[in-house]
Amino acid sequence: MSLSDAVQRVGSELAPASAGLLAILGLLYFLYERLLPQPLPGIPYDPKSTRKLLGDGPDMVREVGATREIHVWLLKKVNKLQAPLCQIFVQPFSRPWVVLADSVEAQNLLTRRPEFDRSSFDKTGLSPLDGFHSRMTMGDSWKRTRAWLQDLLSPPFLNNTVSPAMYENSLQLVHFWETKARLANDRPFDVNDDLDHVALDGMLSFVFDRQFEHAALSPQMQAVAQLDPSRVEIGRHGEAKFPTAPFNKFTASLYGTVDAVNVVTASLWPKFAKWWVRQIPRYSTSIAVRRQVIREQVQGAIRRFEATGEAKTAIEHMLAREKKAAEKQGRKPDYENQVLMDEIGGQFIAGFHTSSSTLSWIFIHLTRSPDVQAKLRHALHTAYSAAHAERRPPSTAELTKGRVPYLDAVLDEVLRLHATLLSRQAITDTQLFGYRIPKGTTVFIMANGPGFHSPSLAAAAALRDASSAEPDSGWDETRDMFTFEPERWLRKKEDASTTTTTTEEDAGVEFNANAAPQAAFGMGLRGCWGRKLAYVELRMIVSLVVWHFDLLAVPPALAYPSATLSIIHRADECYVRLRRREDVRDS
Ligand code: HEM
Repeated sequence: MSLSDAVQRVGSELAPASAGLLAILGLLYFLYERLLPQPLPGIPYDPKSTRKLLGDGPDMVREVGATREIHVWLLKKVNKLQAPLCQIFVQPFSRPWVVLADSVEAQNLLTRRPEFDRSSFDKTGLSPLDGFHSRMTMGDSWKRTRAWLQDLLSPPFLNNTVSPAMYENSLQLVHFWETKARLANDRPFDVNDDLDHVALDGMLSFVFDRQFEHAALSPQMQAVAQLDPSRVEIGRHGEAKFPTAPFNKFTASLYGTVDAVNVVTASLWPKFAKWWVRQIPRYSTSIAVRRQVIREQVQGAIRRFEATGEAKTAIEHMLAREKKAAEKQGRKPDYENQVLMDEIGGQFIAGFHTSSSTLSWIFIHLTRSPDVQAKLRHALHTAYSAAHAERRPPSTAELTKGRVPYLDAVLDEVLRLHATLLSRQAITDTQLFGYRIPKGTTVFIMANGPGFHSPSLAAAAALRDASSAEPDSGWDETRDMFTFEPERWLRKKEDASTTTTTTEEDAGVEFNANAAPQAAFGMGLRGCWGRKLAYVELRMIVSLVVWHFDLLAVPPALAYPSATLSIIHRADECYVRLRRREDVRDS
């Protein structure tokens, strides 16, 4: 056989094989291209992210693993692109997430765009809360649940039930901290856990029957009450460390549920994590115990409510609303339905950790800013002058009635600085900033990004939806937006006297809730349902703590704790160094 014949023969034998190989390679390439992140047309993105099969996921995991603050990573992306709307590719083989980094458009989206509702990201993250209404898209079930809650934000319930319960609870915290301050002997100590416990007890005190024995703070008080000062451990920065008591079963179940929510929320594969946490005994037991204790409480409330027809606790008010709804619809009331019970569990989780984390930041800022603390105390003494003159703490009635502009300014400034990310999902094809947003797209809203904590991006003004109302607040973006400055929330009253005085409230200022963009509670119909309740609690605890104690400086290593930002912004520690004030008698 000649050489050319041999080549021809080998060629004809190899041709089908190489064609097959090429076809396989072609298919693999096609698959690879299909699996690469697919950007939404027109919305800015980092092209490098779309050339990696796992998109931005590994980068994000690496960086957020180190900082634990996802917004820091998001901000880098936004700033690199200088785009008030951009897209990132975090969840492998899924649609991109859209990131909105503009306070004006954020407000517009949250308050005036019914095409956006609760996101699957939130719904899956909150899956350990089962039938909690925050997991629902707006519709009949959402409305039915909201109807059960109707009385709980009414002034009579807030003033006559929530406030006295919160007051008692706050004084209990003051007593606990008196003991700790005495034992710590001028050393700082961490109060993060105390704030969790007190916030949880605050909710327990008006949701459950007053006889409920699973309070969170009292076992901790007992653990410290009999402590010999010589047995207080001292940490490496001179901080006092106190022993803690084991949690009772309901407290443990709620804390376990919060952990389960955090696990699902932080996962790159949330649907898998949602299933997985139910397989882990620690989480599944927490969820089961929470449900069982709530069922028992609801059954007790039904017995009381049916016997007296009276609604006192939050659960009884929910039952009363269910009764009314049933009468209207000509059916029997369905008191023991699981959605009602899940709602109660959801309210606990939505309410206590958010409030306690906010309280931690408030005390951290007041410790770092003695001037603000002094001004706040002076404002409180002025507002409750009779109590101050009589060297007693202000009463529930005094605290409930009076508003102290500087206190509100401190609260909103802390809330502004520690707002978290919000998310919404397009429930129909729509647009944002003129870009097409297909149905199902998740939009993350940076309530801690440009326009909130730093000046708006230059490109935003041109893009803002024509329907976005420019904030008419005099919000000055040339002012440092990242500093703690409660004064930015105050404005002179129209009829204020022009005399020179020492504090804002003396000068006739008022709190201006629209002074600055602040979305710590979200906004619009899906904004925080419990906002009013939260303010009652924050005002009560902060007023009574600042009234009773000077929060003295702590070493720099303790004054600036690390934090996590996921569903909320949470400081790892909150160190206070407390000195009991002498201008208030023992209560
Ligand atoms: C300082 C304390 C609190 C903060 C910072 C806070 C923050 C938030 C945020 C950011 C949202 C999501 C809003 C959105 O997506 O637009 C939310 C929703 C919610 N919060 Fe709060 N919250 C606090 C206290 C409370 C309390 C005390 C309760 C109840 C007792 C509560 C009940 C709820 C409920 C039910 C929702 C879901 C509303 C819905 O999906 O329709 N929150 N909260």
